[in-house]
Amino acid sequence: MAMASSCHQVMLQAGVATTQLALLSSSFHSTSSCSSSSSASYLGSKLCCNKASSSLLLRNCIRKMASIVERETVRMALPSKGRMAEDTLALLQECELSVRKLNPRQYIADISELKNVEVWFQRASDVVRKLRSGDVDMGIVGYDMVREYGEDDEDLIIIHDALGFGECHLGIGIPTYGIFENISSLSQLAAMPQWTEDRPLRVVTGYTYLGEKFFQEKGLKHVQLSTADGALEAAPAMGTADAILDLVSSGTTLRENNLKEINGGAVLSSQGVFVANKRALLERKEVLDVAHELLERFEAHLTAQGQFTVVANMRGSSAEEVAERILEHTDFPGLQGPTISPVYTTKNGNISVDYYAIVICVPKPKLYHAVRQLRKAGGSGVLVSPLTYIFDEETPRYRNLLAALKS
Ligand SMILES: Nc1ncnc2c1ncn2[C@@H]1O[C@H](COP(=O)(O)OP(=O)(O)OP(=O)(O)O)[C@@H](O)[C@H]1O
Ligand SMILES: O=P(O)(O)OC[C@H]1O[C@H](OP(=O)(O)OP(=O)(O)O)[C@H](O)[C@@H]1O
Ligand SMILES: [Mg+2]
Repeated sequence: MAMASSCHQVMLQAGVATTQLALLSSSFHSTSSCSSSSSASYLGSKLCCNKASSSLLLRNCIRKMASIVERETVRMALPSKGRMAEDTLALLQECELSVRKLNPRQYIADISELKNVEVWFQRASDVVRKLRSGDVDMGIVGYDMVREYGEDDEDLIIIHDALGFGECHLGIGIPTYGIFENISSLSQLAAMPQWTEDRPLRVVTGYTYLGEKFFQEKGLKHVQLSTADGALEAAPAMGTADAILDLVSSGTTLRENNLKEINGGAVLSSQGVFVANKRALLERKEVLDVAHELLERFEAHLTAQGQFTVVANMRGSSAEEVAERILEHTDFPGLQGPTISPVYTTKNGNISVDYYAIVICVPKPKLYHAVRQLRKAGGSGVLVSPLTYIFDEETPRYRNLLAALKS
């Protein structure tokens, strides 16, 4: 604590900017000249430290200080490449937020609808690292990345956990042939006599943090993890690993490389999530305000995406009588209840009301079922159109966020 507050003071006095902090952090590793002062201090452009203070403590200190550096803009990090990049931009676009990048090689952009927001494009792993350090306030990234590079950091807070793209899971894959031919579960894999201290089960993965935790929790003793950046599915056939721990979506890559999943071998389900730095949300109102607006836009779009607006004319004697039929004989009452309005027709020069138009929302997979129920309940002429947004009074996710910030 003492370390953190003295760091804080020194950093503020020196007016160190976030990027400088990052430089400081790296220069700390290379500097050999250390003073005997009792706390880390910033003198001129040199970082000096007590020999006793561990580099880890100082790095943590610098990391935590980053968010305290005054910054007027709200920073959002988005994946710069890979399959998440396009989907993330598409989601923002669908929420009427277009990210303006002057050219494809630029890593900063803006969103004209959100004046105080800076968008920074980063590799997925760096999105998480920079969220942890406080260099960015919020971001969109796969949940797998949050868990792997977030290392259970309490400063990371997930605001929306299901953005509806990048759906996959992290799971173990083993060969379909040889000694694994009859192995179909994690317990069978663990019980194989082949794995010893001298000859452990060799698993190649890009997820060493999650992998280690998983095998430890499952009580597998003789496991050795190694890493590679991609095309992990080749490793068992090459003989460089016995198994892999990687993302699976359609299962095609596993299949095409003669690998299979096993029962109990799924480590984590993942999809795109909206995540933020908890301290930034707590300490800077503008960060919470932007997070709230983005959450509302995401929720409104994602909720609406799964639904159709259905308008139907119903024969009836009064709005109440039509309402009763809808509520009793269909499974689709609308958001709070059906919206019902009279349809005015002219008969022999007189205006009369024999029909009522109802408006309801129907989940997409249930559309035909709804049409049949409406017809049965006296509906004629059913119009179906896509729903663009559903803005609820207050999203439960925002209530959850506020509760999490208090805890
Ligand atoms: N097969 C997949 N199906 C669906 N989502 C996936 C799949 N593979 C990865 N993802 C998601 O997309 C994210 C980015 O993966 P991708 O392979 O595109 O980039 P990356 O591997 O992080 O980047 P790089 O190739 O630079 O290392 C992953 O963290 C995961 O959330
Ligand atoms: O189950 P599937 O639908 O086949 O998807 C799974 C594959 O997708 C990812 O690789 P990616 O395409 O990102 O290539 P990479 O190895 O270069 O990361 C992942 O690492 C798997 O290899
Ligand atoms: Mg990849």
